[in-house]
Amino acid sequence: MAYDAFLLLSFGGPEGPDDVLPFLRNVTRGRGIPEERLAEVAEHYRHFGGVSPINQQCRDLLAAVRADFAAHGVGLPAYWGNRNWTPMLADTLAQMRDDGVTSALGFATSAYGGYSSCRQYWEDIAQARAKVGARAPAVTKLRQFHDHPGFVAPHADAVRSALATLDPGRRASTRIVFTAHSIPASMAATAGPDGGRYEAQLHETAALVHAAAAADLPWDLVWQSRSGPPQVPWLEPDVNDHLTALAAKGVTDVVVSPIGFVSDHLEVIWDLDNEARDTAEGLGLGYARAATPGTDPRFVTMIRELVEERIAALPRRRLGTLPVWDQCAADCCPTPQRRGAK
Ligand SMILES: CC1=C(CCC(=O)O)c2cc3nc(cc4[nH]c(cc5[nH]c(cc1n2)c(C)c5CCC(=O)O)c(CCC(=O)O)c4C)C(CCC(=O)O)=C3C
Ligand SMILES: [Fe+2]
Repeated sequence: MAYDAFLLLSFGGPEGPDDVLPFLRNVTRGRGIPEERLAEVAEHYRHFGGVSPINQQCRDLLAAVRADFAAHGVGLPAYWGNRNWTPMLADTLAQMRDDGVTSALGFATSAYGGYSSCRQYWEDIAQARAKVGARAPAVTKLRQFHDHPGFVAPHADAVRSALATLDPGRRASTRIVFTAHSIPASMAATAGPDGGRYEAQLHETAALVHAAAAADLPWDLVWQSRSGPPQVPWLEPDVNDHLTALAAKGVTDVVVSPIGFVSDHLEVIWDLDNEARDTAEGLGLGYARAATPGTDPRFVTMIRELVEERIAALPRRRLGTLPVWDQCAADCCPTPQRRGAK
């Protein structure tokens, strides 16, 4: 298979106050998210002038990938398209078609499997191709990278740096708290060929980062940024509830490491740097939030390696033992039940 382009696939985010509600409507269309939750999340964006940092983070990553490709003789042009906000994927695919692209390799800014983090990107690709119509380029998504050394090492360094900001005299009562986006329990149960793979991969990443960064300290994997109506079960515990439980057990300090994410977007700078930090301060816990990979050169190199391993059928660099899973089987990671879908 010959590939003639690279495509960065991401979530998208608003870039001004007028974008916030239309963006949120795009994200939640047909997903049964209550209006109150939308209003609350709109407020989070308004704290930052209605601008999510995620699009700029994608521009920065794209620039770093282009420079790295050029330096290493990877001759693929690099494009970028989003699920929920401009540049929308269908517009990018139309541009690619006009530029003569026929078959691209896609890198999604999510390391894990499951519907929201993986299969939905395949659906986005199919829908965007249908919209573009004749001669729409084919897009093959690159593999999940939760255990790639280029993802694990930057997270591990970040945990070490965050730990260094806490009181070393209290290290014995310090704890590492890994977080990822909560998802509905039903989505978690059907993630991957035998279910539960989103949680299993996160558990593996947490264990790898922990072993590399702070093997002497206890750790937990918890969830953040829950959405959806309260009667629908999502993965628990929530990070804020967990901090409360830790404080009650005598933990004095926490490093919070958002291994579920690749950059410091709104879930990180609001849900962790504001909400979880406030919770920790209210409990008298020392708090340090570890950074995400962003444009760490090792992460950028990883993206090139994922491309090269596909093109040349090279061995896959990985630290974990869960099976590699390139594409969903017909019956895994199903689309959640849509409510009010148009
Ligand atoms: C697994 C997962 C990831 C990680 C994998 C990946 O990165 O893809 C992720 C990332 C992100 N989620 C983001 C934003 C939002 N997610 C929402 C809602 C939801 N997320 C879900 C899951 C995930 N989400 C789910 C199951 C829903 C319910 C609705 C649905 O089934 O789709 C909502 C609606 C409002 C609300 O929060 O209720 C918003 C605004 C942003 C952008 C941040 C920015 O702007 O900087 C990013 C990177
Ligand atoms: Fe989300």
